[in-house]
Amino acid sequence: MSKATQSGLHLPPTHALAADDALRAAVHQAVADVRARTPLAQSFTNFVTINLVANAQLASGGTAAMSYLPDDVIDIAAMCGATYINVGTLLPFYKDALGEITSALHDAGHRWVLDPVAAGLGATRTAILTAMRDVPPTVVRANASEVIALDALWGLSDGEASPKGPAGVESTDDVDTALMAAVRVARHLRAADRDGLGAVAVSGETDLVTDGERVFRLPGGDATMTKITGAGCALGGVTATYLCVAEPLVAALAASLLFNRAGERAARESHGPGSFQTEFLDALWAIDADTVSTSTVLEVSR
Ligand SMILES: Nc1ncnc2c1ncn2[C@@H]1O[C@H](COP(=O)(O)OP(=O)(O)OP(=O)(O)O)[C@@H](O)[C@H]1O
Ligand SMILES: Cc1ncsc1CCO
Ligand SMILES: [Mg+2]
Repeated sequence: MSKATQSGLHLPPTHALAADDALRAAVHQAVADVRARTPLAQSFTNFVTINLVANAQLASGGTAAMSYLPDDVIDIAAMCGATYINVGTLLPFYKDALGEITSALHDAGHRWVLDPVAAGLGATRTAILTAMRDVPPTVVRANASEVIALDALWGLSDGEASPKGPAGVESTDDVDTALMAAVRVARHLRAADRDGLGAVAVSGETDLVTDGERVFRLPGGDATMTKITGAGCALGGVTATYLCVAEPLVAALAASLLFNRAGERAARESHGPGSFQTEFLDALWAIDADTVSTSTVLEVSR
């Protein structure tokens, strides 16, 4: 991948993922396994979208448990398949709580998804996210600006940050400009993982998912997903749900593909953001494993 890709000058050449690629079968299996096994993925997440995260996990076939207490989160981690951590609404005591939780999850080899909401904004969030460099998650799920900021915070990028900087919780960058940052972050996650596994999912108009070696572009979804709060947070929560039953790359692909197909269906059925959110939950419930696993997936050619 050329340096030019990082600055967004060229879109990388891609080819369609083959119908018989083993990843498609693994995505199908993950969607089916979640529906068959109803896995619990717990969350430490922001209090704007906490309800949508739990409902999206339930509609996708999993179950939810939310907590802000380190003791709780560490105890529940021992009895659930994966944890979702989202730094959207930080309170001062979260700095200690999140340090305690992420160290314990790392020591236990517990799989977790980080949503680094508004990465790059404020000293407390910067301190919290910087400290996660040495006890990193299994999957990072974020928008493009957040991935670019995390790459810089973790010192993986020669210090380049988003040219536009963070704009609260919204992205100011195109997904493709985060390609090299996503690859570097994924490699960092894998280097720290006891099984050598990890993945990064960058959301936007066309999502990007990578394990640091293979890079996939996932077109689709609907722009109305940006007109409800928490589509990205819910995507992170559902990624944790899939992480209970599947490898990180498969979990990230399955969740992002399910969300794209559900967003399209909800857009057809709804009349604005209010009904879109309702239809979106119904669509997460209705979309089947065949529809998810046969989705268009474009692999960046090496
Ligand atoms: N312009 C778009 N067209 C189609 N789908 C989109 C578009 N923008 C975002 N999405 C989809 O919406 C979902 C959320 O992605 P987004 O990038 O908005 O997350 P986010 O910024 O973290 O959101 P939030 O912080 O509000 O939860 C993803 O499934 C993504 O594919
Ligand atoms: C709006 C908002 N503010 C903090 S977290 C959040 C939800 C979207 O990330
Ligand atoms: Mg977000």
